[in-house]
Amino acid sequence: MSAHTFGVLFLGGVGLAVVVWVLHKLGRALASIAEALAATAVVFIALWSLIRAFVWVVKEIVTHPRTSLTVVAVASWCLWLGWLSLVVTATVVTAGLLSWRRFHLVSFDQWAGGPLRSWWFRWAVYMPKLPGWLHACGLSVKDDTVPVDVTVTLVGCKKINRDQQESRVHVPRVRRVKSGASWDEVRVVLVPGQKPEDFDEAARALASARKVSRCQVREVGPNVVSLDFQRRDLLAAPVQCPPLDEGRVDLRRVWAGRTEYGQDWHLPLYGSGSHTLVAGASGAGKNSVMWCPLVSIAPAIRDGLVRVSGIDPKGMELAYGRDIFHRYAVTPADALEVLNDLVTAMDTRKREFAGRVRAVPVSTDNPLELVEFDEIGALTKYTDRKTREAIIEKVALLTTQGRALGFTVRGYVQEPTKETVPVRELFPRRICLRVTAKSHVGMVLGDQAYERGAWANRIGESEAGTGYVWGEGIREPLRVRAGWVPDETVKALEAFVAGGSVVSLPGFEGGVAA
Ligand SMILES: Nc1ncnc2c1ncn2[C@@H]1O[C@H](COP(=O)(O)OP(=O)(O)OP(=O)(O)O)[C@@H](O)[C@H]1O
Repeated sequence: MSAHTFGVLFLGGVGLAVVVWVLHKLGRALASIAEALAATAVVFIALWSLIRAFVWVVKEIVTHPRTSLTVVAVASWCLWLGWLSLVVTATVVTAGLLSWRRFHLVSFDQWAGGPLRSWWFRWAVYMPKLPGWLHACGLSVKDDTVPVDVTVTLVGCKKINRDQQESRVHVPRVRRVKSGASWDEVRVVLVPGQKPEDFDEAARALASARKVSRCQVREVGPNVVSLDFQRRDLLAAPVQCPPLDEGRVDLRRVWAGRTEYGQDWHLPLYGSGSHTLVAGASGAGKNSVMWCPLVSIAPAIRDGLVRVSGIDPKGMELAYGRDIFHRYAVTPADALEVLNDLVTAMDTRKREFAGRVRAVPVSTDNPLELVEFDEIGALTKYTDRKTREAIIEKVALLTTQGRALGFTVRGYVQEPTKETVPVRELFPRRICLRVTAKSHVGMVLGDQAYERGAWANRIGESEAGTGYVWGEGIREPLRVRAGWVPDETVKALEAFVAGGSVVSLPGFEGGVAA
């Protein structure tokens, strides 16, 4: 080997050693940087996960406080006191609740049963199943717009168009579930693009999905509706009319029966919305709608604060309590005479009070004149033209001018067509009992009433006194059942208002000194 070759090899070797040394140093530096980066990433991811977990826990506590607190309480109990004591305590509490339920169902349901049932239905039924039912009933909104998703990576931003993905479906969110004795009220928050009317149309489909007979929709806020599912029928059994007593009478809120929510149903006999038209086929229970409020205001009739006039073309029903009525008519001519008398009294009152008061206060000098017009169609359709027109005119005068002057007309009809009752629209309050045709529902309660759940033509013959009312603080038709007034109670009422006798009524042991 020449000296030149040796020199080249030596320098090459030295150069290679330097390169290896530099690479070694660089590798170690890079490894340190990578290690530092990995450690930072692990810390970052751990911190991020912790923050997300914390946010999730806070969100769950805020949105489901009862459930979260129960879980925390149970976990804490097991941790500190052991599961055995938890089981023993749970058994004792359950036994206590069952005894409470056994001895006082109403207070139990109000304070414990209702909240527990609501909680259970929320978690077991409505949270898991309602979104699917709503979607199946066409109550979801598809996200068909094309927004852009932006994904941030370490090396920059990457845009992904959503049309590459499956489009999203927005379903109304369950906000609250309140479970009553017979109804579940499920409040849902509408998604943008929906309106409460969409739910009205799907009410029947929702009822089928929930496997119940009825679903009603109420608008409780601009973007919140309550879907009310009827789990059982609280009006299946006859509603007892309360006994006659000396209790305070409020003529604007007279007890008339019960609602399908199990609450009291009141009717106004004086003031706004008091003129009432009750429609129902033969045997639908129109008379209980008439008699029950009269029983409720018995002391006011007896004391002369309410004067009842009866028009009874059949000459049977009202005749049974003849002495209750200040004026009474059977024939068309007599009916016209009674109506003439009432219109004259109204005109006198008008002259006396015009410009002094906006509504005549009820007193013994100016009592509420209540007209009970049974089978109104018999006289407004099936009588001679002259009498018919005169009767229609008088009824129209009383219904249009009587409210502030203390005159109220309540009419009862079997066939609610315009030809039978031409003054139908002048009665602001309508009650539709069992009718024979679906079309009658709309005639009484207005368009869309049937579609919204007023299925009066489906009321069974055994459910006399049951019907629908419209617009009593509820968006949808409300099912009610009038209190049942047996014949003895009518006779007792007659004796009570006629005065001077001690009446004894079913369900009222003490009797009332009349
Ligand atoms: N609220 C009620 N609860 C239970 N049963 C009732 C009620 N109202 C009426 N009934 C029953 O239905 C029957 C018919 O009632 P009602 O005489 O009031 O019918 P209606 O509508 O006046 O019929 P019509 O027009 O033929 O006189 C009653 O004899 C009674 O047995």
